[in-house]
Amino acid sequence: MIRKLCSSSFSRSIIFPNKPIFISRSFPQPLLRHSSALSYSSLKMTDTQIPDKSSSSSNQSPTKPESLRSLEFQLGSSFTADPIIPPPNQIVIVISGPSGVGKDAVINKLREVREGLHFVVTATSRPMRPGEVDGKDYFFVSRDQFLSMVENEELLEYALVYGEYKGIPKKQIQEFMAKGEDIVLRVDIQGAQTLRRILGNSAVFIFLVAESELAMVERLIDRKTESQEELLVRVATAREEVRHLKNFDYVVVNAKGRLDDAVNRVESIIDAEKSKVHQRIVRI
Ligand SMILES: Nc1ncnc2c1ncn2[C@@H]1O[C@H](COP(=O)(O)OP(=O)(O)OP(=O)(O)O)[C@@H](O)[C@H]1O
Repeated sequence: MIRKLCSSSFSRSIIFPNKPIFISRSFPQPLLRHSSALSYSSLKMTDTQIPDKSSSSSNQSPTKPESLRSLEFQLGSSFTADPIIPPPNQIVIVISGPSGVGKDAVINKLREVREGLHFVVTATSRPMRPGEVDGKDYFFVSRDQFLSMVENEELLEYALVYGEYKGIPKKQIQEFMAKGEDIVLRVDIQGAQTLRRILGNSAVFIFLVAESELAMVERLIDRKTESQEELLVRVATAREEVRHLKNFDYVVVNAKGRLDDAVNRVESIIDAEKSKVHQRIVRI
């Protein structure tokens, strides 16, 4: 580009009548250094162009508009205020981890602190827990309704989790991506594996862990939403699930009493992804 600019602009003589000429002094040195075509001599003024110091005004330094005009003139094109790079692509963030690590807790906090994210509401056939809201925590549907969604290919992925169906409605993702929002999906490990197969590297996969197995089990017991038998299944499954960590892009520790740290870490991951030179491209 520099070469093109040079050939178009530096064949012209650089004279600003009645103005102090400051071109050769103020041209940025780094640009000169990096461009073989832009030699200092090509910018040098002839003797006849050099202003008479004694006749110039006492204030030698150009104003900002003058400086800009001069640079534009030398480069042969004007500066634009257009963004140098396009806005970052929307991303799909998959948050997963064993039962009880705090996926819901992290996501609920993220919802409070970060704008521009759409948290996909999963459809499930499981009964509502106390305090849960239909359409906010999950779309609670009957088994039959769920199976008809499967049949109509309305779900990006679905799975039978602890005896109940859970699935991600495609339409919701498409709608919110069209509005320019990033998408957050909360899935169990099984769901994350399926999504990796479907989305490959086009999505960002975050594995959430507790600081220790003991902490995770205590959290599940404290939550008081599972029977002893259900707890046994979840804890045994969690042991197995940690092995899938290698299939994820990032891991975030959600330590006891440190929920904010975990959420900050997830935000940093989103920021890093948004700053990537080679952006992920997701199509659903
Ligand atoms: N950093 C933390 N410190 C203390 N308690 C936490 C923390 N994170 C989550 N919890 C608590 O741990 C319990 C389990 O968290 P949560 O329900 O968010 O886990 P989950 O991963 O969504 O579980 P599941 O997959 O079984 O739905 C909840 O009672 C939650 O309030």
